[in-house]
Amino acid sequence: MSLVICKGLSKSYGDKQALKQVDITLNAGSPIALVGPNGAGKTTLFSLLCGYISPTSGDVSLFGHKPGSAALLGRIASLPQDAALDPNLDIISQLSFFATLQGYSNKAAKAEALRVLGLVDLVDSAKQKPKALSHGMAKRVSIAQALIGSPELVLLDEPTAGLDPANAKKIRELVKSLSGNTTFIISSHNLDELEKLCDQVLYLEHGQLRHSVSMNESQHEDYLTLTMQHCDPQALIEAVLNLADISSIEERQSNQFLIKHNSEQVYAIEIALLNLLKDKNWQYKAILKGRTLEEKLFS
Ligand SMILES: Nc1ncnc2c1ncn2[C@@H]1O[C@H](COP(=O)(O)OP(=O)(O)OP(=O)(O)O)[C@@H](O)[C@H]1O
Repeated sequence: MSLVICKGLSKSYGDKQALKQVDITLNAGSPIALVGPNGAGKTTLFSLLCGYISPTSGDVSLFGHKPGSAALLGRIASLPQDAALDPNLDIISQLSFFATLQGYSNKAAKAEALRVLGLVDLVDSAKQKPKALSHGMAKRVSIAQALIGSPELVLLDEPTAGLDPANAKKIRELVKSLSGNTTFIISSHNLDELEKLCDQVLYLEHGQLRHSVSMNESQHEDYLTLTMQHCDPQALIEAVLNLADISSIEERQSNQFLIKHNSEQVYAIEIALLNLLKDKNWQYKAILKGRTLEEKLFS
C-alpha cells in the first residue's frame, strides 16, 4: 500500500492559493525530500498531511486513512518548522508526557523518552530545562519527540535550519540510521544535504508540483559532473571535447563542468577523462555520475 497519496490537492487561505492541484504518490523506503522556494507551499503540504488543516479541494490519504484519523495514531509524527519546547518542564518530563499521550504507561513512557533521547545523543540532558540547551540540542530534542513510538512516517520541516555543521551531520546520520523502518519526508533548502540523504526529491513552486526527481536515475543519465580544484576552463573544455563520444561540455559554475556524452560505456568515458587529467597534471575535486540535484531541478 502507498504511504501517501494526494489527488488534486489544493489549499487556499482566503484568496491566497497555497497549493494547486497537487498529485503525489509516495512509497515507504528511503528519505524523500520536499524542496521549493519560500512560500512554495511546503509547510502547507506538511500541515495537510498531519491533519492540522483541511484541504480546500482534493484528497489526501496516509496508509489509506484520512490525516488526523485515529488509525494513524503512533504511525506518523512530525517536527513542525517552529516546534517549541515547554520552558517550564525538564526534557524527560516533556517527552514522557508525549509518550503517555500515545498510550504508554508512566514507567514505559519514561523508558521510551530515554530511548529517543539516546537516539539523538542527549540522555545526559534529560533533567535539563529547554533554556539550558543550545539551539541545536533543542532541535534534536524535538526530533526525539517525533520519534516516540517508532512511527512509520516522520515529517521533518527544515530539521537542520540554523544548525552548525556538526549538529546537522548528527541529524543526517540519525535519519540515515533509522531509514530502514521509518520513512522520512524532509523539507529543506539545503540541496547538498538532500542529495546525500534522499532518493526522491519533490520540487514545489507557487503551490504546484514542478518536478519529482529520483536521485538513482543519475546512473542511467548520459552526464558526468566534473569539479576541478582549479583550472583554465577553456583549455579543459577543448581537451575534453577531443575525447571520444563527448557531445558537449559546459562550465555551469566556477570550476564545475557538465559533460554530456553519448557512450553506452560510461566507464570508458570516466577512464578517458581520468587519463586526460593525469596527462595534463590537472587536479580534480570530484567526478559525479549524472547531474547535481541543482542541475536537475533548475536547468
Ligand atoms: N495561515 C495562513 N494564512 C494566509 N496565508 C498563508 C497561511 N499559511 C501560509 N500562507 C501563504 O501560503 C503560501 C505558502 O506558504 P507555506 O508556509 O506553505 O510555504 P513554504 O514553502 O513552507 O515556505 P517557507 O520555505 O518560507 O517555509 C505563502 O504565500 C504563505 O504566505
